[in-house]
Amino acid sequence: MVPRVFTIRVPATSANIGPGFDVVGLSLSLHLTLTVTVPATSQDSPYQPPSLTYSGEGADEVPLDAYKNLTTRVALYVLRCHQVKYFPSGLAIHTKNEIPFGRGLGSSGAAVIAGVLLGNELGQLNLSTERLLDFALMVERHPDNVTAALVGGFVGSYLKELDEEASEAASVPLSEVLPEYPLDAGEDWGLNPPVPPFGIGHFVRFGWSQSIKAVAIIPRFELSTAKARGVLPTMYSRKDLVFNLQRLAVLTTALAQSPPDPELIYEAMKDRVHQPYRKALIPGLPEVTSSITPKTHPGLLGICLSGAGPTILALATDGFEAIAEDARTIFKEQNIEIDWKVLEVVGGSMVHDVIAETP
Ligand SMILES: Nc1ncnc2c1ncn2[C@@H]1O[C@H](COP(=O)(O)OP(=O)(O)OP(=O)(O)O)[C@@H](O)[C@H]1O
Ligand SMILES: N[C@@H](CCO)C(=O)O
Repeated sequence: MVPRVFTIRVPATSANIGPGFDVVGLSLSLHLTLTVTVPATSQDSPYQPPSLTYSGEGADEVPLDAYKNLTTRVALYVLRCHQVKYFPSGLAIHTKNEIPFGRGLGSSGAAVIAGVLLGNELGQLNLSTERLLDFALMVERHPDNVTAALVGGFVGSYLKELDEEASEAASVPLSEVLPEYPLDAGEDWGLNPPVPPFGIGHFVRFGWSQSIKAVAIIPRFELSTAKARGVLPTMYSRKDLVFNLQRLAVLTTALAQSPPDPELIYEAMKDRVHQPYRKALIPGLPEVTSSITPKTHPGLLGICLSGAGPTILALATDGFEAIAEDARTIFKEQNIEIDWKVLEVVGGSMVHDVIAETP
């Protein structure tokens, strides 16, 4: 086999943007980057298991066993759905991560997309964007983060209603979709995982005004998406649903207009479906979103919870420091420290071959 070195680069994402719970996502300029080395091997040499190294965000907690790590487990799932049972011998992956874990900036979505792209490259599967998304959606069941991480930009997506057989395939527990152990553990399901139905997710990319930047105000504590989803109700009033639908319809076009209209966008980024229920998990959230406004902070367009939180996302054309420092003061009253970054909206995931320089 010919040796190959390639990189996979996946952006962070902010989901929901206020009213678009589980619907819209935005790709942002923090990245998860894998450098993958597939060595040349001869058929006679003994099988060498994968080796993983990792630096950056999450380095103290991420598993470096390829059968436990989220990215490599997803890659193995994709490979096994295509009858490729093993990672290639001697596979080496270095991950460099800028996306903080459990903060509402799509770290798990990025890890899943990196895994799907890794499986696609290692198996030389040549899957379409739509098919890559099907695999990602078998693992992360809401489409907002993974779609934006894959295709980039400001993206809206929905999950297709599946027929009975396909819904059954798409509702298999994650532990079964993602094999955790190598082949010799004797687990049959690990060899024949459920193949995703075709066309689970569909998306469209909205316009984005280039003057708009994203200020990510990142509290120094983790909140798992599972916990932040656990506090949400299962039923909503018609009034609250209409409130969100009206705002989302306006927001998807308002963020593409030049110049952007702060009054229109500030109101259009309000939400009644998830933020009110998550405030108990994020002390200071209602104060930050209600007291930082376009009137008090010129340049601000709108402010919301990023994904499942605890990060706050402020969209703005100017005045970034004042927005972030005033949010810091409010969080400090709750004994919460923050970091903040001004981020750009970026393109989607990329795979690049690294061509060795000739001496
Ligand atoms: N690069 C990575 N490699 C392996 N596992 C990861 C990686 N990034 C994230 N994870 C896993 O995902 C978990 C965080 O996922 P979670 O869905 O709770 O938050 P998030 O994706 O950062 O936020 P949100 O979904 O709200 O944007 C981490 O604790 C870790 O287990
Ligand atoms: N839409 C999801 C995004 C987090 O992954 C949520 O808010 O729970």
